[in-house]
Amino acid sequence: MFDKSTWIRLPRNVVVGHGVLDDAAAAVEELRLHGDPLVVTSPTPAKVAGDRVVEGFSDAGFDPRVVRIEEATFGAVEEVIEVAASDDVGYLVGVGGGKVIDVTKMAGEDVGKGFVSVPTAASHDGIVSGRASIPEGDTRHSVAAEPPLAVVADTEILADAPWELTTAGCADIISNFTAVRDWELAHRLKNVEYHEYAGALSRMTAEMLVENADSIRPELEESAWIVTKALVSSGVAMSIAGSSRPASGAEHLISHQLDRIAPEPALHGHQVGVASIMTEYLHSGPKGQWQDIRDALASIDAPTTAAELGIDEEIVIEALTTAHEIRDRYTILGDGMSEAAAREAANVTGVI
Ligand SMILES: NC(=O)C1=CN([C@@H]2O[C@H](COP(=O)(O)OP(=O)(O)OC[C@H]3O[C@@H](n4cnc5c(N)ncnc54)[C@H](O)[C@@H]3O)[C@@H](O)[C@H]2O)C=CC1
Ligand SMILES: O=C(CO)COP(=O)(O)O
Ligand SMILES: [Zn+2]
Repeated sequence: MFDKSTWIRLPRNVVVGHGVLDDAAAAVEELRLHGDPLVVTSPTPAKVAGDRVVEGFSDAGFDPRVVRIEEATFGAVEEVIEVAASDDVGYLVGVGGGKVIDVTKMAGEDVGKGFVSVPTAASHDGIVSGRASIPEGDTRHSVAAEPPLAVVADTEILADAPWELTTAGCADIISNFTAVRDWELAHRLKNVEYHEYAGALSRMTAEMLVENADSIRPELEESAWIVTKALVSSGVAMSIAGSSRPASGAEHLISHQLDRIAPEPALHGHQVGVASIMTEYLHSGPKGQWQDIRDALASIDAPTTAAELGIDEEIVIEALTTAHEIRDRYTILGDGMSEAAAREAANVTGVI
């Protein structure tokens, strides 16, 4: 009768606002989960929020366990799984940046237990998504994982985080413009399934962020609020699509490649932003909208050049010519750029 079906998994409670960190236990209690929480965090996020979250759960009568990780690796995922598999652990709580949240998501998926997302930085749109992205050797896995049961995003903490983490989140959202373009292209050329609604939501999220760029300023809590709303909305688009496609195209492949080959990679959001200037150029040519992407990034203090990323120009060229190998995801990069074309794109757009 029906030749298509869909299963959309979204968070039940999304709590955003000033001081909501202290509501983490309440937001979880409402979900009627069994067992105690396993709080996964890393050194700085533990200080700014993790310890307080643990205390909040203890005060609410739970017996939280804690794992502190240093890196987003499969080794870290294994470390978390080992504790999470214990019968008394009912669910996981990831407190930190994108890497901690991805590790928690992936471990939760493995042991079949839900997880709660408590971001300490508005630096990426994985805070809500049902995807986890972890590097392994020469490749990077973006796998379907448990989307958070709840999200607790305290704008006081997010506004207090280093400003560049917030501008990275903005740039991750601005890159949705090219991600959706790549998705549409893959649909037309390779018949990749395209979800109109997820594509429209992702694009609209980027448009709203750019429209509000004037209100995104350091130490302004309203900025954290605007950016977090956008990150939630972009994560929901990924959950609806059941793929990171609405928010991750060629610009993400280039950034993932930079993570592998640059001696000191920049923040995820900053890299995808700069890459997005070049992939927009590839989509629409020298007179296309790449300048709009660059201006939008510049207006929120995000980097627009290789120098501002602190990455050598030759590394950028290598990333452009090899990014298509990262993953089986068709984008504007096709089966690879020639070195001459990569130099042209990076030069015309002023990235190098
Ligand atoms: N699963 C998904 O859908 C998505 C996943 N990602 C992934 O997320 C990762 C990037 O996340 P990021 O947050 O940029 O990197 P990250 O998790 O490495 O955090 C960057 C740094 O900021 C620190 N930090 C976090 N909160 C802080 C605070 N309040 N004060 C001071 N320092 C703080 C962290 O400890 C870390 O040193 C990448 O691995 C990327 O692939 C990004 C977007 C979507
Ligand atoms: O970063 C993402 C969206 O902003 C998703 O990344 P992946 O495509 O690696 O899952
Ligand atoms: Zn991203």
